[in-house]
Amino acid sequence: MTIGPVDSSAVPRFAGPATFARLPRLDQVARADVAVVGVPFDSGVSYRPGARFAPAAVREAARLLRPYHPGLDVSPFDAVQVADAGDIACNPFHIGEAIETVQEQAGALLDTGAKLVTLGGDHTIALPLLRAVAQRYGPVALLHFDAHLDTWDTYFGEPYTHGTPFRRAVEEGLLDTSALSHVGTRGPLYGRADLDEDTRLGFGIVTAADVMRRGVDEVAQALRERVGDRPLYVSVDIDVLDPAHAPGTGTPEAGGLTSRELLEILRGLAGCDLVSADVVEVAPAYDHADITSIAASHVAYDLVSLLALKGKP
Ligand SMILES: N=C(N)NCCCC(=O)O
Ligand SMILES: [Zn+2]
Ligand SMILES: [Zn+2]
Repeated sequence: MTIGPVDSSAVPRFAGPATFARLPRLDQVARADVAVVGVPFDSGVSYRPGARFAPAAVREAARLLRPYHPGLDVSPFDAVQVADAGDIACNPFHIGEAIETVQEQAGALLDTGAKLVTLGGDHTIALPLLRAVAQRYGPVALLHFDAHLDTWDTYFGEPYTHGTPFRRAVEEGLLDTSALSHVGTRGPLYGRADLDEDTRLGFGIVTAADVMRRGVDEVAQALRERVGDRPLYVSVDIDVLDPAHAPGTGTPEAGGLTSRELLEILRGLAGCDLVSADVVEVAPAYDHADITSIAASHVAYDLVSLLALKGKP
């Protein structure tokens, strides 16, 4: 028996405090199979700040989510216990300490047996999340949805930023380098070497234009084949979406995916051994009419649903 969301036909969905999808808090349930956790941290950004306000904005946007997912034929909150684990409070003035805090607290949640869907925060937080995941599952396959590579070496000489988490993750042996792919890559780079170094780290690339030319079904099939039966981590930088679909983000690039394309590719990952995921880089101050927070809330719902599918009776 799971404890589900507040019943929106009894208590209107705009009433009461916001948890993700109106789910119970983690302290209201004995344990959770899937924990949605916020990381309000944005001290690693290279351009517009503000992702620290994303967990609250995405929870607000998530009030309208409903309990049955027709695309995946699953009622995620019935299939498994899903709960909102609140926010990981980390030091906004010390990136190194914040990274340690995220690793420790995400690790503590994983140790309860929960899978995580983390609401960022900027992309810096993917590194400590991957550390925590790899400690428990070994090196994982990674599907990284993003306009950017995020495999740069340093910014201003600093190794821990939102543009560098996946290079650090490869260096630290957290990733299975036979099963890595960026999806939605586009936009100007610093130089050709960015791509060469990224290839050397082991990444494949499905560009935003590839998604348009090949279509979502073929792309999802190729990703499923690349991942195989390895434990999989999915990291979604909301700037993978075109700025028309996600204006509220820190480093927007033209020519991105539609939210429909992203959601369909994610649904195409059903059957993969997803072990945890994140949705990062929502910057609510640059949003309009909650477009970006709504997209992020649906992405998170799909990720929760993919995790719940495995526990479906
Ligand atoms: N949005 C993320 N995660 N990274 C973008 C870094 C691109 C740059 O500042 O050049
Ligand atoms: Zn990005
Ligand atoms: Zn990113």
